[in-house]
Amino acid sequence: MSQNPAVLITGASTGIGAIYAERFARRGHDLVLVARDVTRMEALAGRLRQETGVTIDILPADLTQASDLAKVEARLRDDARIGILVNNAGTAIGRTFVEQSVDEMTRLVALNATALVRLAGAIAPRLAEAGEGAIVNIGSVVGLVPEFGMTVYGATKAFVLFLSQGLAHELGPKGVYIQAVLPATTRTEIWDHVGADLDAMSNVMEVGDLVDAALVGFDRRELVTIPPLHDAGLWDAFDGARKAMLGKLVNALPAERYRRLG
Ligand SMILES: NC(=O)C1=CN([C@@H]2O[C@H](COP(=O)(O)OP(=O)(O)OC[C@H]3O[C@@H](n4cnc5c(N)ncnc54)[C@H](OP(=O)(O)O)[C@@H]3O)[C@@H](O)[C@H]2O)C=CC1
Ligand SMILES: N[C@@H](C=O)C(=O)O
Repeated sequence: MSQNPAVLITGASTGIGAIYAERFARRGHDLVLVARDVTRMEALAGRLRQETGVTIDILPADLTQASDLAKVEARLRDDARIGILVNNAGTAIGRTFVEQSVDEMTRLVALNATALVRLAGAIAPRLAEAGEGAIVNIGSVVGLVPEFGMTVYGATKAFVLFLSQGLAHELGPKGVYIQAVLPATTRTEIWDHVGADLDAMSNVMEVGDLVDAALVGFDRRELVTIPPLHDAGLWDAFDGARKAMLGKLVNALPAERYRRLG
């Protein structure tokens, strides 16, 4: 793999993915852009080719559709120039759990979780074999906070965090870098899909700031990058509490508190 491997970015037509494309192009990486809106990707690619001189391919795909997903998996499996996957495509739905339809939830899980794990699964064996490369998974702080009330969306993002931690455990020793990026509210079109008014919200991060911070974490080879969390010690304490349970979770006998009296 070259010093500057090509980067495949999903959800690259707008928002966080489009800024990742811009930043990696400026670092000299060739790109493969994946999303549904070809017109937008052509416009972005045209501008970035002109400004940076990198090679950019466009791979149109609806990642909730089996045949499109298979096309992207094949590209990740077969194109040895691709050394970095940015698993960014995702969406959100508004309203409460009982107001959401089963079809909406199914599509959300298909995009945010199923497509993400399948794409990671397509590239991971090749990266592990090469002993290098990176997979960046875009999660969300919502995956840490059931109290936000975005239950299915948050569950997909908790999945992304766990998957990233598990992949780091398995693939890190083989030389593959895994990063989970957990943004909070960031100024992109996702909020239109949720039906929320960003202008009525506070503490909204600009998308360029989010991606630049995520790339600082990437360059440091950080496993979990939470750009909006100012006190890094809070994450360390949270993860430390989890690690304190290791070695205490598996026992033959139920805990004392679950034993019936008499
Ligand atoms: N913005 C925020 O506040 C936060 C965002 N995130 C996460 O960041 C990631 C990017 O979101 P963001 O940039 O904000 O959202 P946007 O809605 O701005 O962009 C989403 C991207 O995903 C693509 N996409 C959507 N559906 C599909 C599909 N079925 N198949 C292929 N591509 C698809 C869209 O392209 P197209 O329509 O052309 O297919 C677009 O490029 C998501 O995973 C999101 O959950 C996490 C926390 C906060
Ligand atoms: N994308 C946002 C929710 O819609 C978030 O993760 O904060």
